[in-house]
Parts: sequence; C-alpha cells; structure tokens
Amino acid sequence: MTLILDPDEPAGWREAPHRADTADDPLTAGLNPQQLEAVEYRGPALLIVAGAGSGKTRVLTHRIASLIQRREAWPSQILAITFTNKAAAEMRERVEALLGEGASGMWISTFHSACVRILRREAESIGLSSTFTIYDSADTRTVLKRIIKQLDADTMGFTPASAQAKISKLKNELADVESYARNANLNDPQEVMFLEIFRQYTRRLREASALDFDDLIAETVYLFRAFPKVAALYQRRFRHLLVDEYQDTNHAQYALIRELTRPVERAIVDELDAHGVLVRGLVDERGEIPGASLTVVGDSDQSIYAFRGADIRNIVEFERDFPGASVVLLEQNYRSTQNILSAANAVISNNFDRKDKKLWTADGDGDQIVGYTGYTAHDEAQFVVDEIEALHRAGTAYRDIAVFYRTNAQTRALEEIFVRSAVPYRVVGGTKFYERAEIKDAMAYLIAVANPLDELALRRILNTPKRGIGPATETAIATFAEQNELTFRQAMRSAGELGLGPKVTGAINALADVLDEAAAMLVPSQAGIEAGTNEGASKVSDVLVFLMERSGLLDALRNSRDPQDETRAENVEELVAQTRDFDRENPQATLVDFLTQVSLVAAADELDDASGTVSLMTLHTAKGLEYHAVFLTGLEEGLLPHQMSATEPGGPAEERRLFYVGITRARKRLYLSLAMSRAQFGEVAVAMPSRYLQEIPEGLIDWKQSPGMATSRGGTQPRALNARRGQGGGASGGAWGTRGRDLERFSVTKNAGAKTEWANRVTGTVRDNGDLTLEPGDRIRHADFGEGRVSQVTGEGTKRIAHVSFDTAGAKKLLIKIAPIEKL
Ligand SMILES: Nc1ncnc2c1ncn2[C@@H]1O[C@H](COP(=O)(O)OP(=O)(O)OP(=O)(O)O)[C@@H](O)[C@H]1O
Ligand SMILES: [Mg+2]
Repeated sequence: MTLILDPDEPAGWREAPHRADTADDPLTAGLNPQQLEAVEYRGPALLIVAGAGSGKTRVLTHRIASLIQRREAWPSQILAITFTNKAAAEMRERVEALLGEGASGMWISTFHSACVRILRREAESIGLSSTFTIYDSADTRTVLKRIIKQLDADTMGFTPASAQAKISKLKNELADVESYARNANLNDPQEVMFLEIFRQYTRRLREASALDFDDLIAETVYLFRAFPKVAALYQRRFRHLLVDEYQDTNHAQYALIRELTRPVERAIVDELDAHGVLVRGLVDERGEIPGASLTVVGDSDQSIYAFRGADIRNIVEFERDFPGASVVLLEQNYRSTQNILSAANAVISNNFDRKDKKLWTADGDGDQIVGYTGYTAHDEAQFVVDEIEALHRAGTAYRDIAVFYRTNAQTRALEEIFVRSAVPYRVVGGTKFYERAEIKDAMAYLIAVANPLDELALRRILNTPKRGIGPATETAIATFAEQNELTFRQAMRSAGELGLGPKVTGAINALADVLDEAAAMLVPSQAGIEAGTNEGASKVSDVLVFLMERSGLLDALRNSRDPQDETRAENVEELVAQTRDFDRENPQATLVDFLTQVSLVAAADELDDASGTVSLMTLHTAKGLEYHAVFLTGLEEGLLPHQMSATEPGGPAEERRLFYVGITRARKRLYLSLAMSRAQFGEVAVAMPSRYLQEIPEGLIDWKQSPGMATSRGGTQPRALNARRGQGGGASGGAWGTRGRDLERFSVTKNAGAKTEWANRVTGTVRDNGDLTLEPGDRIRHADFGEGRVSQVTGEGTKRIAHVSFDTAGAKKLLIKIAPIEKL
C-alpha cells in the first residue's frame, strides 16, 4: 500500500490551523442562542434535532464557514453529506458566499458520490479496477434475470425485481453473501435458492468489475473495515463530518459514518508518519489521532425514505452510539408564516409515536392558505397557472414558486397547461414528460409505425423491451441494409438471410409483424379512402395500446417490482390517457397529427427569462428546499396517501410526513389543490379529497372552488359521500381512511357525518348524478354553460360522459356523475 499526501491538501497545510478572533463575526450575527451554540460547539459529536425550517441546514453551513474562516480547519478537512446533489451544490454555494472565497478541497456531496470518490481511489485494495462500472437498477435486473433463468428460479417464484429488492435490503443492512449464508435456514429450499442467486450475482458483478448502487456504500464500509490503514487516511483527513437529513440514513450509511469518525490508533499513526503522511498537529497526548468531530441534523417528522431502508433509530439512538454527544434543540421557525406552521403542526400531530413539538414563528400569521377543487386535473392545473401568473404580476419571481406532486405522472396535465401559458417552468429531478426514456420508447413505436423510414426509432425499439436482439445483430441488420440498398425496416424482414440464430430471427420477425399490424390498423375504410377522410382507421390510442401490449413494453414495466418501473408504467399509461384525450378532441386526426402536436409541445421547452423558472418536482425531491409560494397538487386519496402505501405498515404515516414536508417548504403562500376526477389509463375516475386535508383546521384555509362548482348548488341535493363507497371509484378506492392497516387517530375521533359535511365544503356540492339517464337529443341545463343538447353519451357506469352542444358555450364533454347539470 502506498500512502500519499492528499492531492486536495493545500500547501499551507503544514502550518497548524489557529483560532481567529471571533468578535463581531458576521458568521454568527443574527443566529439565535441555540443556533449559535450549535455553530460554536467544539467537541466530538453534536446532534441537532428540530422541526422544519428552524435553521438546521443553515447552522451546518455557518458551522463549516466558521471552522474554515477561523482557521480551525482547512476546507479539505471537511466532509459534509447532503441528501441530493442539488442540496450539495446549494450548500457549497452558501459556504463560499459566507467566506467570500472559493473553498476547493472541501467535500460536500451525497453519500453515494463521496463513496464513488473514495472507491475510485482505493479500488485496488479490494480487487476492483478504478474504472469500475456502476450498475443502475436496470443493469442489476438484467444480470438477475439471466441468473434466475439459468437456475430455473422463476419456477420457485423468484423474479428479477423481487431478488433485486431483497439483495438491496440486505446490502443496506450490510449483509453480504457469507453473513447471509451463516444465518440462512438451509433446510428451506427458497432460502437456499436465494442464497445461490445472491452468490452468483455477487460473483458476476465482481467479474465485470461492477458495483451496484447499494454496493457503493457497503463496499466503502468493507474497505474501511478490512484495511484500517486505508481507513486511517480518511479518518485523519476528515476532521469534521457533517450530515444533513440524518433521519433518512440507513444502516450502511450509519456504519460508514462510524468508520469515518473512528480515532486512528497509535500504531497506525506511526506507520502513516513513517510513510510521510503528515500527522503533526493532529495527534493527542496518547499519540492517537482522535476521531473526527461529527455533527448531524435531522427531524424525525420528515423521515420519508423508510421504503429505502432509512432508519429513524439512527437519530433516536445517537446519544448512545456517540458517547459524549451534545444535543441542541432548535424551536423557532424562520421560514414560514404561522398559518402555514399551524397547518403543518395540525397534520403531523395525527402521527402516533412521535415527540410532540410545535413549530412557531415570530413573524405573524400571514395570508390564509388557499384551497381549490378542480373539476379535472386540467382545471386544477389551470388554477395553478393562473395563480402563478397573478403572483408574478404582483412581484413574485418565478424562481420563488414551486409546484409539488406525489407521482411523476401528474406532471402531464400540469405541463400541458404550463406550455400553453407563458410561465417558464422546469421539472426538477426528473426529465420532462416527453423526455422520459419510457415515453420516448413508446413514442418510438408510434414513430416507427408512422414513418417506416425512421431508422433511429426502429433501432431504439429493436431491443426495447429486451427481446434478445443484441448490438451485433443490430449492426448486422444495418450492414445488410446498406449492402443491399434496403431500409433498416426492409432489412429486418430479411433477418432469415443474416445467419442469425432462430430465436433472434424470430424476435426480429415478431417485431416487424407487430409494426405491420399496427400500420394496417391506420388504414381508413374504403369509404374513408373514397371520401378522403380518416374514417374507419383505428384511433391513435388504440394503436398505442396495441403496440404497448403486443411489444410487451407495458408488461415488462408493470411486472417489475422496482418502484421506478412502476412510475414508468404509470407514465406510459399517462401517455395512453393523453392519446385518448387527443382522439376525443380531434376525431378526424391521424397518428401523424398526434406526433406533430407532441413535437410542438416539446419544442416550447426553451422558455426562460431573467427571473428564472417555476420549479415542478415530486414531494420527495422537495425535501430541504424552500419557496415563497408553494402549490401542493393532487391532494386526493390514492395519490396522497398513495394507494401503494395502504398495504405497507407505517405507509399512511410516512405519507403524512411527506405531506408535512410539502407544507413546510412554503415561506409565505401555500396553495392546496385537488381535482374531482382524474384520468387514469384513459379512464376518468372520481377522486376523493385526501384524508390529510381534513386534518387542517377550518379557519386556516380559504377554499376557492372551481367556478363550475361554486354556482352549482341549486337543484341537486348533496348526497352522502358514503353512497359513493364501493362504487369502484378507480384509484380513490375506499374513502376516508377505512383501509385495514391505516390505524389512524382521526378514523376513531371523527364521525362519518362530519366527514361528509366537510367533504361537501371542500368539493362544493357533492353531486351524484349516477342515475341520471341521458340520451342523444336530450336537452339539459348546466350551471355555467346554460342550455344545450346532448349529442352523444359514451362510457359506462360512473364514467359516463355526455357530449353536449351548448346553445352559446359550444361543444363540451361532461362527466355525468358530477357535472352540475339537470335534464330539461
Ligand atoms: N437565525 C435566523 N435568522 C434569520 N433567518 C434564519 C435564521 N435561521 C434560519 N433562517 C432561515 O430560515 C429558513 C430555514 O432554514 P433552514 O433551511 O436551515 O431550515 P432547516 O431546519 O434545515 O429546514 P428543513 O427541515 O426544511 O431542512 C432559511 O431561509 C434560513 O435562512
Ligand atoms: Mg434543511
């Protein structure tokens, strides 16, 4: 092992750091006494626990800046861990702004990037090449798929996704093959099989010099444990370790922190010294280098990653794990108005098993929270955009406004309205809807059908979903096409002449068949051809559904248990929903028309202006951030809490923390919105207000209903929400928290009648026109659009839609169940 001086260490390193004069220090001015105590703390371990917006991140930033400015530490002696790359960049910027100079050599990064950096340097010690590959989730599943196939493990119920989840969980707990084998019950064939899968997976990655995401942390821990001298280099180097969002660390990350903060024993110190590593100024009277000073900050109310193995116990047991630790509690909130904080307090107090703490501010109540219930997701999106335009006119910069949602699929409706407005926006931490890989894949199928000459689209889908057509085959087809002056598509049809195996040839032909069949669906009927119309041709949505099903793309995503693939499947379903809308709105339009419209939407992305852009992101991405105005959208049962959470222990409580995280991002203005119906896979489902909305005290929210509902009270008797239960309201499912595992407080304290009354207030009149019979030719009156004639009724049951030509308002489509209409 060679020991070298760290390249990040500045020349000035050899001068021992010294403590500068602290009087009138701008770094500490304006901090409250508890914050000051945390910034000035000099000792082995410090835990800062506090609610949202109380200055935890700010204290970390000031602490780093003060250590550097007072020359108590060199930038290279600092390691700060944040939860996202965005947070890391922000913290670095702030530290540098406080210092008034750059601070290179300082490590501010996520756990994963810090570990990659360490592992690339030290790879040889653990038999890896320093150019090791990092496997993403998809790569991992590909490897597992092959192993499972080879072992016939699928017959025992193993899938790549299930094996992946189990392996990931083990790695987050730092269990490797050996330790798993020691504890496994070898009489259980399931366990024996899993052990074999785990063993082979580990071996294959090693052979490929590859690490998966979980390995990055776990391998660093193993490295440090197996090679104390390597560990000593980092223990000596990082004198100050600071961790933000500590409540979301898992066991492996916790172990890493422990390794990094261990003291360096005297024997190793001597060895480092002998190798020319500078230790002077670091050793104590026993000849050891004491453990690094550790500062962690967290808020157990904001723990939202239990599904990825995060362990709140890391916070609860901090004092036991790090003896001599000090604890600082921050109480005052500096971010939000009291109204926003009161809403957050009220919501989170419904979670059991937490220490009661109340956020408060000295800054006054502020504006009321604004509530809005849209008819549809589009209506809701329109409200959001209108309000943003109003805020902007009143002087709020776009960059100071954010829109949050629970699932990525919700961006579709939002983006459509944003694109039509002039409001610049960007989707943070995720590509825009049409840029997402799975949407591009689905679109590539449509493009390949619409334009068989488009080689790019064909190549994209050739092996998507994976159908065993490798790059060599792809090249063979391309070469054959070139040599014989054929298109790529024609060459695919000549696969039999390429000398490929029968399976590959079969796969290529099957894909070509699917594309041919889809193309045939687009041919108009004889009458249509004669009339020059599109009559008789299949709708775009039908062609897309056919392609997604026959190609296996949707199944591959749906059957995977990787949470990301689930989102991808939802996105593809959103695209299907969008084509359904398109078909309804443009009955005569062709596939090419659809593709053209999509390209135009995508081309409008260039929008930007000097005052920045509005940020759209998921609630998970929003952690740690703050904005002047925050819009929390899609506050419906099934979305928040997400329907998946219902089946997980602690799920609804974690979803509530997510809602709490969302609320506490807002500084001055908070908007809560939902839609009464939401399209899911092209079906319009009736949505129910999120149970969490009910937990916010009445007076805090000013409900502005959608115009269509505000005036619709006359005529129809409001009906009990209960009447809707069990009517298969799509994603909304069982209303009002009656799901089995959701043993939550309000379901015992609030009676059903109160719930109904409350829901009526939220959604305007709760209509149920479920039994209203309408036929083409019927005259109706709509609360806003006036009188009109029904031209068509489509859909069934709760999803019946009336197509109405209004006398003055033009053509509209109405969801009969909830529309404010009466038959004349
Ligand atoms: N003493 C203070 N004086 C003025 N502003 C402060 C003070 N402390 C914190 N702030 C401001 O309050 C806001 C919230 O601070 P910060 O983001 O550090 O809170 P946090 O506890 O990390 O929140 P979260 O739990 O959401 O991560 C920031 O705008 C910060 O600059
Ligand atoms: Mg923070």
